[in-house]
Amino acid sequence: MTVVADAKQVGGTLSVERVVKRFGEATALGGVSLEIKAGEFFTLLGPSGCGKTTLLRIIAGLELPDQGRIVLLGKDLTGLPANQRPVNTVFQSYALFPHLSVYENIAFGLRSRRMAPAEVERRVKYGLEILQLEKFAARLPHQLSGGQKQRVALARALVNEPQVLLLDEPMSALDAKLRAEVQIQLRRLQQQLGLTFILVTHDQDEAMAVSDRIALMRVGHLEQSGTPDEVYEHPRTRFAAEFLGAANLLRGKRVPGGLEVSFGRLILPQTPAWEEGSVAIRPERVQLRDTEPRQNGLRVRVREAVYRGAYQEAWLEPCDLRIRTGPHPALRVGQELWAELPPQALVVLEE
Ligand SMILES: Nc1ncnc2c1ncn2[C@@H]1O[C@H](COP(=O)(O)OP(=O)(O)OP(=O)(O)O)[C@@H](O)[C@H]1O
Repeated sequence: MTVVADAKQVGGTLSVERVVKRFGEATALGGVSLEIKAGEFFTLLGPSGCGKTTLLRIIAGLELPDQGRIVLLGKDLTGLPANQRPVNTVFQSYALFPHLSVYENIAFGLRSRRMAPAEVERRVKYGLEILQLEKFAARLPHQLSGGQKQRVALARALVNEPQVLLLDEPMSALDAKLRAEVQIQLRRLQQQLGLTFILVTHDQDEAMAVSDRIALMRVGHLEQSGTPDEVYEHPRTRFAAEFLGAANLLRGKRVPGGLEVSFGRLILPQTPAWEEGSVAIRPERVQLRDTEPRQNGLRVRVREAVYRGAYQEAWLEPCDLRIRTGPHPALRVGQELWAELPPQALVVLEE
């Protein structure tokens, strides 16, 4: 299956053109096309095994596609070895040399390219500065925290002055709090440098936090692409709705002006193309009311309520409707009230 992400955007920095990759019987990529613009923070997001790492490795030149091309600024890179591409990769493991100092780790690749010593020094100093590593220059990798090691790996890639930086799950070894900090730093760094970053992750929160655009992948093809709010607010399929956050799915039959569901009739923002299908609504878009709303109201009873500090999460009967609301007033199990499903918050999914 071939899906072209943002087909209007011809002439972008990096084009992935109908890339197919098989490993024996298994098809890792079934004809993926996408356009990544210059200076964009682009994320390949998807569950384990969907092919995102394989696509990143093909862009890096670490793997050859069976079919298709990788084109950067009009130049076909497909046959070029990895070390001749203006592309650098930061791996999940960081792959630092344990016996070399931070300074020497960053300098290593430049020296092996026989760069003039003065230029090596200039670039390493730049790398240390941009990632705020100056005071760690003499340390060995085991004397660094996970976040600091990750910054060394980034500096080492950036001193090669790549046009495109590839990031393969670079934050997966960090704990949740540090990961959130590093995401912000990474985003800031990308904006400061104006480079194209391509990130691989299975973490949708991470993808949302850092990306200009996200390509959601599913078993070797592109499911949907767009800005974080486009894909979150307007998922096209059930898979996209569920992968990009919590979603309530309601199934029903199309009727004039809306959808017939188990608890009544819902007004929809658009007429579905199908006779029978599903709509999605995010938990935070369901509104709780004391009185019956004018439209799309449902009498509900709180089955379970969880206080999470900044918000409350609750599951309502009937249809196990999941909601997210402010922390006050506290919801009580058994409490009866009204839920409103505003038409503009309902997303008609493709079948
Ligand atoms: N060298 C290989 N030999 C055989 N099969 C492979 C190889 N590399 C990847 N695959 C298969 O290709 C498919 C895609 O793998 P890939 O690593 O690209 O997925 P992924 O989305 O990056 O997953 P993860 O998040 O787990 O790394 C998987 O089914 C995987 O088992």
